[in-house]
Amino acid sequence: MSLLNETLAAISPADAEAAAQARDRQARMTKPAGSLGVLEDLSVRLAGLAGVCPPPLPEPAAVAVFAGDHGVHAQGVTPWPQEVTGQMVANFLAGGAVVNAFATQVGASVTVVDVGVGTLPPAGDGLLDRNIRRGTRDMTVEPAMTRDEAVAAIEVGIAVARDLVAAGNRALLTGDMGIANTTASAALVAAFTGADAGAVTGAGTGVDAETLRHKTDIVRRALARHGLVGDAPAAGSATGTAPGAADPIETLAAVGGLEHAAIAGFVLGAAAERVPVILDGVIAGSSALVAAALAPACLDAAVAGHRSTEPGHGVALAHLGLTPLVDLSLRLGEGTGAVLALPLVQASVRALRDVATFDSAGVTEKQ
Ligand SMILES: O=C(O)c1ccc[n+]([C@@H]2O[C@H](COP(=O)([O-])O)[C@@H](O)[C@H]2O)c1
Ligand SMILES: Cc1cc2nc[nH]c2cc1C
Repeated sequence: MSLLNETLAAISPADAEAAAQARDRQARMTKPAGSLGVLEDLSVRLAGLAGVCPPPLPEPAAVAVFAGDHGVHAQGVTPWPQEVTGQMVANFLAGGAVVNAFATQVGASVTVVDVGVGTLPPAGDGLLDRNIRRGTRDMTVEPAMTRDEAVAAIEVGIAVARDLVAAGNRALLTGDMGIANTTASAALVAAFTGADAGAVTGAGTGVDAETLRHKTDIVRRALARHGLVGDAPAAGSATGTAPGAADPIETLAAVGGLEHAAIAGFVLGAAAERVPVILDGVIAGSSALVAAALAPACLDAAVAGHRSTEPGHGVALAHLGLTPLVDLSLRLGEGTGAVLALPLVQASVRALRDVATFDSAGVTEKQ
């Protein structure tokens, strides 16, 4: 069996009994019921994922930054030159990027994976060279990847997740680097949710109003080129029918990026290992749509670290039914939003594990 099929077969839903035990313990802990809000629900989900209450503390934690380039860059969708992708890879390896600073703050490791970078300057030690091809093709002209390339990149993500868990990590965090990848993200979100290109295309690294109109048009053209235009959304709904969900890998190959494919695989790999995976911004959100279309139960392992300012990210999270933990108007990528959310995920488990119950502490319950 292929690594992808083996991984899909290993993914099963959360353990309802462990989740019920966590819910019951939350009600008996020395605090008013419900007073930890979203963190209570999170601890219940993590108990269900682990199949035991309390679940293991999500540490040590590892960020994997998947890097790739994009043929659609040729269409003028971003102000940044393509070679910045490879230059930032070198910066991650030298420890000089924001994700490195944030990861040091929370005690997470950073693994950098070249899954599709076009050109790399001489880079420091430690790069995982898993390059499938030197950037995708232009999605407005032809499919960005072949089906085989998309599957190979998914399997890179699965293998990285598996190896990080084998090395002892108990929380995985997604990171990405790829100039022009917010265009591919917007196309994936539209294809998998049925939302209009205008509702999911954003400024990315920062484009002016005219470039944003052009970028939106590029997304619309790519969707039309690949038969991925959904029906108009019903009144009151942001999304309509989602033509991309019928064949998720074909859709990913048509308009996605190599780092999107790898991140989808990383989410699947984490779910198969029953280890939580904290999602970063719109690149991770759009990749999680691919993973969820392949194996809906993988979402039991997924935690939305934050909500980025890209409009497509909110649409993706709503479709996935995930509540972001942090909302700080970030739009950097690299894994930065996921890393900032890590202490919250850890705190939710620590509370469930360590807080006394009314009974054990001799605290009187409410009347
Ligand atoms: O994480 C996000 O939501 C996010 C939002 C805007 C930009 N980015 C990052 O910026 C790069 C892509 O932006 P762009 O404008 O070139 O498409 C890529 O390296 C992403 O990591 C990331
Ligand atoms: C400098 C820079 C850093 C980044 N980190 C993630 N995406 C990025 C895009 C740019 C342009």
